Amino acid sequence: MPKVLISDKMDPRAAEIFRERGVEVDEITGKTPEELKAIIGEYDGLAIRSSTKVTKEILEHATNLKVVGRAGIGVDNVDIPAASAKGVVVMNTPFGNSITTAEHAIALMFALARQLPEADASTQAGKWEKNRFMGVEVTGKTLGLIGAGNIGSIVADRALGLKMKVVAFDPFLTEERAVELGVTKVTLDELLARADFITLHTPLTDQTRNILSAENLAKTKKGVRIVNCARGGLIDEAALKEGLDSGHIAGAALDVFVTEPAKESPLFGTPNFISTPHLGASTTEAQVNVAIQVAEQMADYLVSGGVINALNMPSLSAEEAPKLRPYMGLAEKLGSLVGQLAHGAIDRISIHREGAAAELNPKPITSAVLKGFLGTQTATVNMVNAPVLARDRGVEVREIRTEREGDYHTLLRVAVRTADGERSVVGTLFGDSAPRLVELFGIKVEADLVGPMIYVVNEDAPGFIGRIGTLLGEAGVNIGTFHLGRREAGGEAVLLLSVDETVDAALLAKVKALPGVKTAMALSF
Ligand SMILES: NC(=O)c1ccc[n+]([C@@H]2O[C@H](COP(=O)([O-])OP(=O)(O)OC[C@H]3O[C@@H](n4cnc5c(N)ncnc54)[C@H](O)[C@@H]3O)[C@@H](O)[C@H]2O)c1
Ligand SMILES: O=C(O)[C@H](O)COP(=O)(O)O
Repeated sequence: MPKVLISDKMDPRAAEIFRERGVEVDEITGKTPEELKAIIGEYDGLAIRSSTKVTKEILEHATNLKVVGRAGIGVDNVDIPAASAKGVVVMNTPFGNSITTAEHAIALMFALARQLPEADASTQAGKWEKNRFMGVEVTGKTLGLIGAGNIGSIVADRALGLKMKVVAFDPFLTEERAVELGVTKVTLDELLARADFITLHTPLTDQTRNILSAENLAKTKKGVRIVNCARGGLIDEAALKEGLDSGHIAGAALDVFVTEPAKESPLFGTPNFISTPHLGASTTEAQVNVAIQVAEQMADYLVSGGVINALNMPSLSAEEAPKLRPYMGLAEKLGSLVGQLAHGAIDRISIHREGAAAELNPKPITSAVLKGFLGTQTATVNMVNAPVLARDRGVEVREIRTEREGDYHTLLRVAVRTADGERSVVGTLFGDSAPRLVELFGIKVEADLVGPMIYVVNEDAPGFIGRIGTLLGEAGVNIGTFHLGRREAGGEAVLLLSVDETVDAALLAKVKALPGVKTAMALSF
């Protein structure tokens, strides 16, 4: 039974779903990295929010880990390249807390507009300072949206409902989408110059880090109010403090900080500064949503191989998984075969799906081919890192589909381009489940690709089968299956033999020395 650790505070529905789906679950929150390292080896899955840092070091101790599930959106607390290198799938729940976070941004915008926290503190201190707190209306004001993805779009919708004008800066926002959202797409400089309120909704990347730098804050309209419910690091906190102190910035509300937990900050105590402790996603509704989603996704993966919302692997629904699994087995074998047989540098690999296979989700099949292919070159390849490794090695990957059926109702053809030209291997599924090779470098040959095998190319001439059978028999090597194919009578022939044990170099040399043999190689699957 797979076992999952929930290491951050999560709604109890997560643990219930894991148990309902046949996954054992421990909930141990608040562990230090050292304590987590000591126990992580026991688990197949790790369910987290933003507190647990899944570092390379933690992953090195995670000997059984298959999946990290983030109940939420941001995965900057997970070392995804290190997880990919270890074959650990990283998934998040991209929509479960979007509405809640958008609402928090709007709440902070109103809190700034009417100085709610300071007015509350003053009133509860018995001061009744009615004349001190003069607010501004949001109606008719311009909201500058930096990042118009899931959360940004919801914020825009709510702001339009409040009769604000919305301008958006997002390099990936199309004009059509902007029109659909009812926002005006602008450059960052235009946004800075026009916005009365600015709200940030981007991930933290090299491009967005310090997007509100000292220089950009200086370009904002005097009296601007700024909200950040996305990620610490998007705003230069020191420059923000200066802007508040000088009065250029009329107010700022941060839910997220460069360093979290933010137990101290030069911003604390600054007039017109509001902070919340990373509460963007903290509503009952959002936490139930993300807990249910993460547990369902992780259980699907651990129990039936379904992959949804993975950041380092193609998606594969739990319904698709049983249908695709035999194809992935076939794909991996064909990738491995071509990797073992093709000589020299390979700069392109084409994966053709023909007949019934053309209808399938191509990404898992491609990953499986690449896993098989690269597995002949490195031991560290897996379904997760195979496409990245292929790209790093300069291998172009092509996916081609042909609906038309040929001799077989379903086929996968894997072709590689080498200095000697293109060479391909072809396989099908017998009875929709049993992988079978049906063509090798243009020669029809039907074979199961299993265990240790010997591949021989020879001149088609009488007596050869007897000679190789005798040679292997005398060496005590038992032949499991025997598959023959040839281009034409008397031409080049291919022999694929499965044997009960791996053939050593000395015996292979004897096979190569048999009359008519052009090539002999040991293969393994
Ligand atoms: N405070 C919280 O508790 C909380 C809760 C949920 C999400 N978040 C954070 O909110 C952020 C947004 O989440 P989302 O679900 O909307 O993500 P999303 O991926 O749907 O949207 C992000 C948007 O940012 C845009 N973007 C990327 N680079 C940009 C750049 N250089 N300049 C401008 N725009 C750029 C993208 O095109 C995209 O439209 C994430 O950082 C997420 O981690 C915080
Ligand atoms: O990216 C997110 O989903 C938010 O930052 C929420 O983080 P949390 O789950 O720790 O509240």
